[in-house]
Amino acid sequence: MATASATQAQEEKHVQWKGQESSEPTPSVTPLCTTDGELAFADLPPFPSDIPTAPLLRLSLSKLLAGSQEEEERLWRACCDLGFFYLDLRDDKDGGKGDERLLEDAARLFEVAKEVFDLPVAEKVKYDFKEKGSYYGYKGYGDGVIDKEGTKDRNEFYNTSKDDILNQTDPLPAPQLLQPHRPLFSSFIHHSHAIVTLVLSILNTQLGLPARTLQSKHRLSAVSGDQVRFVKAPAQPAEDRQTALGEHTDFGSVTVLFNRLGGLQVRLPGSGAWTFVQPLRGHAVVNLGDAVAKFTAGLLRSNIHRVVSPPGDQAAVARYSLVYFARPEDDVVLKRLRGSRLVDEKVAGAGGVAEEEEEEEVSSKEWILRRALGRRGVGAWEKSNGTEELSMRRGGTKA
Ligand SMILES: O=C(O)CCC(=O)C(=O)O
Ligand SMILES: [Fe+2]
Repeated sequence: MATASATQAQEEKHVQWKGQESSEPTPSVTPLCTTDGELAFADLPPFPSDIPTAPLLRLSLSKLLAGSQEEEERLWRACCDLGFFYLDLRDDKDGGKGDERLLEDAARLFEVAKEVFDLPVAEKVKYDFKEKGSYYGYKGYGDGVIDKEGTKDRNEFYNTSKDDILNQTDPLPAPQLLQPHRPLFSSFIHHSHAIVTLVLSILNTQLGLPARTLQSKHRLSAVSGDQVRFVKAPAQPAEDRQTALGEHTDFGSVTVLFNRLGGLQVRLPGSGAWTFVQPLRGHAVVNLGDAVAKFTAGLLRSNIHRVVSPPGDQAAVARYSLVYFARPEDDVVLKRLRGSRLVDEKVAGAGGVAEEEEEEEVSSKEWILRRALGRRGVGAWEKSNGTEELSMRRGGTKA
């Protein structure tokens, strides 16, 4: 079995492809092969070692915090090519600091999520605010749709607003058991948001935007659609396994995702093939959403992904995940940003001014509501689409 460094070398080999702009075929992918290594989750059935996995770059938070230029360039490459990467949050063996506190908070929140989902359905549905036009709170099993035919999803969500936890808006009703955990949510939000700000600051520099352009649209203290999501996808019967969460791009800017079981799949640029993302202990999966794709005319990638039944023996257990979604502040208009030569070149290459003039003026708040509620059967499916078209133009195959 591969050691961590051998794994890294192998993973580097996976990403020798030049990305979706070229006509090169997608490389063959091989598993990370960490099933019995330090990156596996020993208390869960193993991720199969014989299925292809998506070639996410594995970045180190401690190196990014130390200002490693090489690591920043890898982050840039990951954000342009796939829009997904692993972020190793552990402290380095040679003394560099990651964010172990975030890992501890995430572990505790996984336990809280289980308690929430264990509540009786009659209690949970009290916190479904769909009819009030809010996507916070509870979404029941099968209460979302995964395609335009209206196929029901196979998971439950519980969404907690960042502004509620930070006392920046009126609190929403919530299950009593969550009350004592508000400090834990607050800590998780602060630490996740710090990752988001770091990613945005590196992208801001790489894009050559005026100082703090991206960061100033994602202030923790400003009201936004930022939220913590608990997800539960119960095990499905072997004879009837369907997609649990339909294909989508994330609505916002940067997503910090904690997974323990497989099931997440990304569509690989180039072939468009659905490929599993193997969860790695000590790591978050970070991905970009529609807002940054729009800000950069698709230079940064908001990649299509979905959740299916976990692979192999993992399919027998319930799958929980924990997500922090960072989105632009409510009144930010989601259109391409000025001041980056790279973005200007991208627009020029894609047909120039004409295309840009067709860009719709939509605020972050409106965009997220439209997308989130459209997938709940409120509002039109077509209107709930994100930047999938842009993502497909940049590499995937048309569905
Ligand atoms: O559960 C996961 O792994 C991913 C969830 C996801 O993509 C989402 O909630 O947007
Ligand atoms: Fe997602």
